Amino acid sequence: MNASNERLSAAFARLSGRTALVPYITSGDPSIAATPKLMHALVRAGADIIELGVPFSDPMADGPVIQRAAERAIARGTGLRQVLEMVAQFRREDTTTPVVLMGYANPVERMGQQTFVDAAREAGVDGVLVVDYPPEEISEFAAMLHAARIDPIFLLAPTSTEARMKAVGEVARGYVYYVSLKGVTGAGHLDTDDVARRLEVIRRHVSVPVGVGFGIRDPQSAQRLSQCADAVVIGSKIIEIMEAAVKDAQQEGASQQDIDQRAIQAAADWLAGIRAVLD
Ligand SMILES: O=P(O)(O)OC[C@@H](O)[C@@H](O)c1c[nH]c2ccccc12
Repeated sequence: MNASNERLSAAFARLSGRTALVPYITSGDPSIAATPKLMHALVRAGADIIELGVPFSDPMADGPVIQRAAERAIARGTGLRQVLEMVAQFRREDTTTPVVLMGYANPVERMGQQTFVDAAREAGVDGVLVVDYPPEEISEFAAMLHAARIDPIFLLAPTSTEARMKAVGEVARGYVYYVSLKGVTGAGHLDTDDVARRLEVIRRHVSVPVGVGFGIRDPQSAQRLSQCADAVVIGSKIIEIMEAAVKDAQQEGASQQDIDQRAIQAAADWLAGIRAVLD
């Protein structure tokens, strides 16, 4: 078995049992220039790992909020190459916080798997989650990632069978991501007792830490999940907060730089409130 990614394993070791806080943002939103600054601001606000979304035109697992973010980012010219450049830029000032790229197979296939893996390693990527690569079919891609010391991250869902958990448990490194709801990102109705029961089953098959995401929108639910999850992932709510800040700033006629700054500040302030209840 190959070693795990050094930054991801160090991040979980540093937490020593506390729950990791993992914000998801879409690269290129609110702007390409803002993304590395936003990543740093989220780290200062208490993020332990950054999940960085690669915008894609047909994101079938995403709800309206993340779809809108992806559309805005694509309109600004954000593709996989630009995303890797953002990671490289982030790495110039932060060599410890893990960055997990989160996206769909199509952009990776267009670049070519090996070219992508090499470029991701070079940029300083630590984990890769390709939503529509099933673990049963990607042993070759997982092997390429292992060789580059990038952790392949996989999703499990309420519908996952124990056979699927076992298959994921065999190839996953870094952590496994349990999506707590059926449906798309940004949905509501999080049932924490149900999540706790499912994590018990998952842990029988998976030895790496288990993170939970989908539907976390406030400190209370983050705190309740932190009782059973090793990491909590929050996406849509952060993007909504930035959308509101952008709208206010635009109405006041602010410059693009000020708009970005206000969005970054709003996201970081909100995330700090989540961090406070996890410790
Ligand atoms: O947006 P939510 O409900 O806070 O959930 C996190 C989620 O958005 C993020 O991890 C994510 C973005 N795109 C995805 C696609 C599949 C699974 C997960 C994701």
